[in-house]
Amino acid sequence: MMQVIRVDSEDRNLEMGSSRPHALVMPFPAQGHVTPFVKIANLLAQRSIKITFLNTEAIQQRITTASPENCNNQDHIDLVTMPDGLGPPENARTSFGELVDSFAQTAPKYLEELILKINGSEGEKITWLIVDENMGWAVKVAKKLGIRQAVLWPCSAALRTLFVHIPQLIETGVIDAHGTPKEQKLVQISPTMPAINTDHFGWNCIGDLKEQQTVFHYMYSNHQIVKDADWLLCNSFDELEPTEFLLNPYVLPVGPLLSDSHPNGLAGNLWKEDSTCLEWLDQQPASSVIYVAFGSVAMFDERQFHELALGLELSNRPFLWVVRPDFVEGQVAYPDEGFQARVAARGRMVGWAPQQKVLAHPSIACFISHCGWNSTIEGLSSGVPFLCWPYFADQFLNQSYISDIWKIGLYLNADNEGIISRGEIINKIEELLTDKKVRDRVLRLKKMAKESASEGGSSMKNLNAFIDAMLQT
Ligand SMILES: O=c1ccn([C@@H]2O[C@H](COP(=O)(O)OP(=O)(O)O[C@H]3O[C@H](CO)[C@@H](O)[C@H](O)[C@H]3O)[C@@H](O)[C@H]2O)c(=O)[nH]1
Repeated sequence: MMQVIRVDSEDRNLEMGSSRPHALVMPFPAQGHVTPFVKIANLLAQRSIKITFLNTEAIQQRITTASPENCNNQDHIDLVTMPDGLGPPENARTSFGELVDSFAQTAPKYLEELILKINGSEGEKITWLIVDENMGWAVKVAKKLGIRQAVLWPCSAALRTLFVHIPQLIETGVIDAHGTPKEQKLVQISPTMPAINTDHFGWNCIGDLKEQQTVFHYMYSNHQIVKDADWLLCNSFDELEPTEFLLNPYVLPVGPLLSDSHPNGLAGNLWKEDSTCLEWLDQQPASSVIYVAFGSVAMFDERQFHELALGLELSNRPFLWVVRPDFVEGQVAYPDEGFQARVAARGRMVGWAPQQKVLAHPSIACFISHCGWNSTIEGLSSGVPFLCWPYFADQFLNQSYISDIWKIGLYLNADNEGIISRGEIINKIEELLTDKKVRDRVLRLKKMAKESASEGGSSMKNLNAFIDAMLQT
């Protein structure tokens, strides 16, 4: 017998019968992808949509180790795992190329088996797949099984525009059929976008040539598959990238996807969060602290690490610096034995911070960032100006938007030896923090981000349309 689902027109919450939309949510197995998927899963679960969240075994093991207390108490959310084809979760996973290679070969079978198993059991049947664009192959599996598909692009619309233009880049000889640039030059993809250095195409700053080609083919084939998905969502907002969304007309912005403080929210950190830094921030003057964090992948060599440490020391300002245990090639060793004691009164180093809460704290003055897309969107949504220190992938493109288009941050320039010196760091901190126009612009973006994600705002309207579509299925 058909179940009646009542939808409240105001908040789209369901009054439950025994049937409701059930979405399998599946991020690419990396921190910067798990984060926005956890956010959208929590958001949908709060609207009473049943969620089954699928991580690889290796990722889930890390999340459970990092926050065991927060892994099994979610309303409306079940956790499931599948292998990534690279052996036991304990094995090191250092090659992106190996991961995507293994995925392309083994994961469709695992996914199909998993969905058939869930849908063959007593519980609610999976009716939707919400998947990362970097897992486009899953769309094929869902289509085969008659499940509706929504693809979430966890980066900027600008980066997606680059993918849309790959056929033209091949045709005009900028890259070969394997994504390798024929020469290093600046390319103007569209008149409304900043020129992109071919060295910074995203897939070609990862590993050696073979790995770059594997990554290119994996990403581009996913990009082509997802064109046929039912919904394409993006963690950005219309007012932030208006012309880029015109170039991606089928993509609906639903960002900024931010975590809230829902007590039963799903956890997604791969490192244990040190939230004691929030109490430390409470003791700092307003707009005084330099927050320094480089996401989950970037690594420094010892010399660059020391230069950053000394730059922070010599800035004479309070700072909160995320030094992941694997942040330095080799071992984390500060410039000299006295460093930690000298900065103890005004500097705090943590292994992993509650970044979104940190950025929203009134004591934060600026963000020295690698410009990963999540950090970019979290920083601007909190009204925090940037010093840009990109490492790889889309981060160079994000840097140009931050510095040249939105003008809410500054470049940090490397010297002749490729090092960002302590002098450069100190000078740019001073320049950034004394520029009132930058501060005004980022506060304007903060307001726009908030409005967009609030009821009646552009992203919220898109999200509501998506939720309505789920409810009508
Ligand atoms: O101490 C920390 C440091 C980071 N984060 C969070 O971790 C996420 C990091 O994401 P992001 O800023 O995007 O950086 P990466 O982890 O490096 O993300 C990868 O994935 C992104 C999305 O595809 C890309 O934009 C990046 O270039 C790529 O490196 C963010 O949500 C942060 O809030 C914390 O919670 N605590």
